Amino acid sequence: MQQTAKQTSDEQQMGHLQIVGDFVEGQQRVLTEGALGFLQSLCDEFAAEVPTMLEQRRMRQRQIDAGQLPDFLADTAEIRQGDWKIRGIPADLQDRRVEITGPVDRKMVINALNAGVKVFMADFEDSLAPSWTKLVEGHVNLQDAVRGEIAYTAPESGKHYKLNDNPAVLVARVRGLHLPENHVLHHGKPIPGCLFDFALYFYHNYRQLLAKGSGPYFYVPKLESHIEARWWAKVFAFAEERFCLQPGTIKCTCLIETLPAVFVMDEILYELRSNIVALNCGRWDYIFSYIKTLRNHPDRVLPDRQQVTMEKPFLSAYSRLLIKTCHKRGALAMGGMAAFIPAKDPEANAKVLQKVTGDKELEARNGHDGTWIAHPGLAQTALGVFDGFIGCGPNQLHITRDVDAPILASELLAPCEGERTEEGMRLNIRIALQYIEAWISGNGCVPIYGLMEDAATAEISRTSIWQWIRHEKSLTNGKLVTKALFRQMLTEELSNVKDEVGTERFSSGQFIRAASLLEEITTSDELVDFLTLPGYRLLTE
Ligand SMILES: CC(=O)SCCNC(=O)CCNC(=O)[C@H](O)C(C)(C)COP(=O)(O)OP(=O)(O)OC[C@H]1O[C@@H](n2cnc3c(N)ncnc32)[C@H](O)[C@@H]1OP(=O)(O)O
Ligand SMILES: O=CC(=O)O
Ligand SMILES: [Mg+2]
Repeated sequence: MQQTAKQTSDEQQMGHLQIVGDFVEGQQRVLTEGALGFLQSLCDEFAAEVPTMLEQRRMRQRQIDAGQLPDFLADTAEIRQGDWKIRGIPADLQDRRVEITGPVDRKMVINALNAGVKVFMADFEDSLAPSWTKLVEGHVNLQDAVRGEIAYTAPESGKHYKLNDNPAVLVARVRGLHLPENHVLHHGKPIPGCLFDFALYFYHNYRQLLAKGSGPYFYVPKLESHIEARWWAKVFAFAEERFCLQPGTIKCTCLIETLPAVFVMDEILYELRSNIVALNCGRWDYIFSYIKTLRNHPDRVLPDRQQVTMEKPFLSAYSRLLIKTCHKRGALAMGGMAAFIPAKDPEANAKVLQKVTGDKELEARNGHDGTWIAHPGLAQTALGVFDGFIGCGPNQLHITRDVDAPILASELLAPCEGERTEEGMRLNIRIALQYIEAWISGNGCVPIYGLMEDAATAEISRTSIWQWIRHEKSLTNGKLVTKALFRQMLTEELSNVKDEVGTERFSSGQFIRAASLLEEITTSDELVDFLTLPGYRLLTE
């Protein structure tokens, strides 16, 4: 269904912007004339640069495919050597020792804000399958949350949810540059999804946020270069100027979760120095990006996913360099997500908490200023660890890691030791299959075998197999990984998944479609950039 007559006339006033999504309850509160006018000016100014930046990514990738390895850039050495700092960190972002993350569903938003942690990262990205309905509802939910007016009654239990005193500080994560928003057209073409997310959250909430001593805060994901950071700096400056705000009112945290970005962390901080407050180790996308970027390098093939832990040299170098770089510039260095989620069985849960403790201790000891949790049941564990390191001071900015020898490109790119097993390959297939099924059905974050799975973790599972096929790797039992072996295992694992989820869930779900997408992207000769791109076609058709 297209928009109503009233909305169509609004569209015409918006000039080149057209909404083609179905009507969503509550949309009149977020798709307002003012918000769409702002979105249109952002698109007028900035949308045309996005395809150019994406093409620059492809050009860099062609060089790496041809044998060149990523490295620190010669022409930005002055920025790395210069003595400069970011503009500053607002009071309510000084202490970010534990941040909970989660998609923007109404109940989750309330539970996350009430989780007793410092920050809630409201996610339009890795954990959200961006259907039009979820996006629009997500913006309505955040609007209510910012105003302290969010409430929810669960239809199945009648349980009522409302905000406690002292909710977490809200930070919205927008989509990556690669994802279009097909339901809003600019000159007839889908707009960049990130501009939609940014415009709506900013426009509807900046006044209320500033009035209560907070601000419009964003997480920016999946950057691959400082040129992309420069683009965001221009977007932020444009928004600040348009609404007569002091430069630097908008604050962002950039995820360093691609291999190219780790080589330009100083440059990203520099480009965004008015607006940036932190970098974050988005480890799952980073591992995915290591596979993707080094796809053509047979000496950099990763082992089973479970073996690629933060202790591995290439990931340890990444965490330590991020901390050193941030703290030198006065920015916070956020840690990442342990994918373990609480188990119902107390004995199993004790093991989960032990693993999470180990993971958080490593981050805190390295000098991170805070970390992420995927579930409220992990809040006390993560807080306990970071309280032990940070105490009553707000962060660990004083840890400069000056004792470290310079961290070299070779350490960031170090091959990762470990085994490739048949069990690991089959597990990758079952995870990718179930995750894709959830995603194309509109659910971007699901528990699978005791772990949180989202777009980033699932990417690792499916690209690992692609990489093993591409480089003709053998499993520990001697089997050569080929397209034929993968297809055979996919058929078998599809049947195993059917047994696990039950016939009813299997036949009402989209497992066959998911299997066919997984087959297509795993056996294609060219590595598909993001599973969410073909996934988005299925989600929105
Ligand atoms: C790589 C990255 O990008 S990481 C960042 C993106 N990923 C995320 O944000 C993960 C978010 N986490 C989640 O979505 C969920 O925790 C899942 C899917 C992993 C597990 O979900 P479930 O199995 O439903 O969790 P479970 O049944 O244990 O939930 C118990 C309660 O905790 C709540 N809860 C669970 N996770 C969260 C969360 N992240 N935020 C807020 N509340 C949460 C549930 O809503 C539920 O509330 P209720 O008791 O009032 O009904
Ligand atoms: O976004 C976080 C990640 O680990 O990926
Ligand atoms: Mg990510």
